[in-house]
Amino acid sequence: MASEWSAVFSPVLIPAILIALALLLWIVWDVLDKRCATYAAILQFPGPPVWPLIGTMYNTRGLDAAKTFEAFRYWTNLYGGSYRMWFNSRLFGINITQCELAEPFFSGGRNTDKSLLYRFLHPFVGVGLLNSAGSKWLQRRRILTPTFHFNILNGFHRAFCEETEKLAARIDTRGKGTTAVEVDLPAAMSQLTLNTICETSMGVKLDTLDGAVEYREGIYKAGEMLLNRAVRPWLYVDWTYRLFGYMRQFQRLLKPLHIFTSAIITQRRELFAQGKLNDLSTTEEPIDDDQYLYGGSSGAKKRYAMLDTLLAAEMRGLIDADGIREEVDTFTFEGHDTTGSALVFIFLTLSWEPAIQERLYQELHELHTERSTGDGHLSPNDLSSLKFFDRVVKECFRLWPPVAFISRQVTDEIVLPDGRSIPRGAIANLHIFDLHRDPQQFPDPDRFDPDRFLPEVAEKRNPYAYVPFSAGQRNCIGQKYALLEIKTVVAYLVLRYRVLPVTKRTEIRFIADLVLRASTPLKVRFEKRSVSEPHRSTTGSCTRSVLSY
Ligand code: HEM
Repeated sequence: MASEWSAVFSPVLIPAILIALALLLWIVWDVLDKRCATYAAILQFPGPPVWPLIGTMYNTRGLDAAKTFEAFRYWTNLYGGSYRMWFNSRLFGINITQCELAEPFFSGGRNTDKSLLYRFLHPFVGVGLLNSAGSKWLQRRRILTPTFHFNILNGFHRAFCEETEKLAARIDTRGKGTTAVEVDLPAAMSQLTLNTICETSMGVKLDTLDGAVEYREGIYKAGEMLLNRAVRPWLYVDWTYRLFGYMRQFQRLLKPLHIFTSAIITQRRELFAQGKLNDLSTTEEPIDDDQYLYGGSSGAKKRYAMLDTLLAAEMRGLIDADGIREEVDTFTFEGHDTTGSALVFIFLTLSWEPAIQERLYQELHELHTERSTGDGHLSPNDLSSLKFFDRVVKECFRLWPPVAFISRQVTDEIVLPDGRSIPRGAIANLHIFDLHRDPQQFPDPDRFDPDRFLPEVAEKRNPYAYVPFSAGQRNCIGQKYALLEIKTVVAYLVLRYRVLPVTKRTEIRFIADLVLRASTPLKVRFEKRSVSEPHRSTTGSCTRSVLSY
């Protein structure tokens, strides 16, 4: 008898029964779950078949970052645009790749909250301007908006010039002034933009701080870990993420990044406490160039920085030390990686499009020649007056949007003109990379054609067909900063060098990440233009020493 019982309750049978029961419960739950209205609504959109228990999540299983990027593009083509995803009634979404569906997220004040995917960023950048919602977001946006006033941005122009000069000096040293120099663009551009964001927004020079290299490398690894989590829904809840050991790994990775940003705050806070800095963002009067400079403790000049505004707000009780940390982490990341990615793809594009590059060179050169009778430099106003330059930059942003993907939580049901609805609770993933390639809005979308941005052509398009900086309330606060920096760097280097191709467009394998990156090398060669070619310094006072050739 005893042996019969032990056969029944064998160590194999009991777990098998438990597993079968769990499976049964899961199936019942799945069937009941799919009776909700949201499921019916989501089925109105095309998409991969929804399997029992796992929904559509089998699609991204085991994919690395490059394959994930390719898979999303493949589904966009397969389903002719936007498509659904389903895990259960708490986790479902629409991947949006057409402006008609994207419009409700960009216009008006509804559905502006970021989706749960941004929660994964909390250990990294906290709940600052990028991640927060409601009154907290509004208050931070009010504090920070004045720091992007054009008066203040123009003062940053010098820092952009100086960093570009340093890059050019490194290229010249390597090429000994004669040979074309191969440059690894992501490394060169992210070094430049991290230096500028630290100097302009944080008021510290990176060469006075340790940890810049570790910071940049840490950001890449953090991006990988975030993607891994985003494509594995069972890791969405913190306890499973912790259980599999990822949380600790992530926090270990972030530690040096936070040490780096803390060092920035400490350095600036000391100067602020000594009364050596002012908050210029509250100044109503036009600010002249010298006002950006303050006498530091060593007698060295120090520039106005966005961090000063935060420190001043802290004194008025509008933000605390943790809040300052959140914004410094947000801006250090968001303000350098995005512009770095933009510069990488602009230079690559110029290398693939020699005729466009030549026309751009001529436009820059003509204005430069005109200006050389005065103080000889292209001011921020000059840079923004160049029409072809502007169209080239816009077309690069269209094809290679530095932020290729953003995501929103649907807090109010959206009824579309065709009668379908995006239900409340859905995650709306806005794939800017694909939005910008919608053939209805951009015929022959893969062709590089700056004339798509001629005013008479652009005005015929849906205003939300082109959104590299997002749009509406939650648009990019750093847009003007980014454009000034990008144009300063590109103008300087195009006047100085011919950009020659190394990486072919067809070789690039993009990866799904926080900003547009590739798993393949991204390189060009910079060949110094000959002295007989018409060219002088592009940026005047701040570049004369290096470019007087
Ligand atoms: C070419 C460069 C840049 C591009 C393409 C870009 C793009 C974007 C996009 C698409 C968003 C919306 C994000 C979302 O909804 O999740 C955004 C938001 C934001 N960007 Fe940028 N950005 C760039 C440069 C910068 C710079 C230079 C800064 C700071 C100096 C910056 C700071 C921010 C911040 C703080 C937000 C959140 C704004 C809010 O929600 O109120 N960005 N950016």
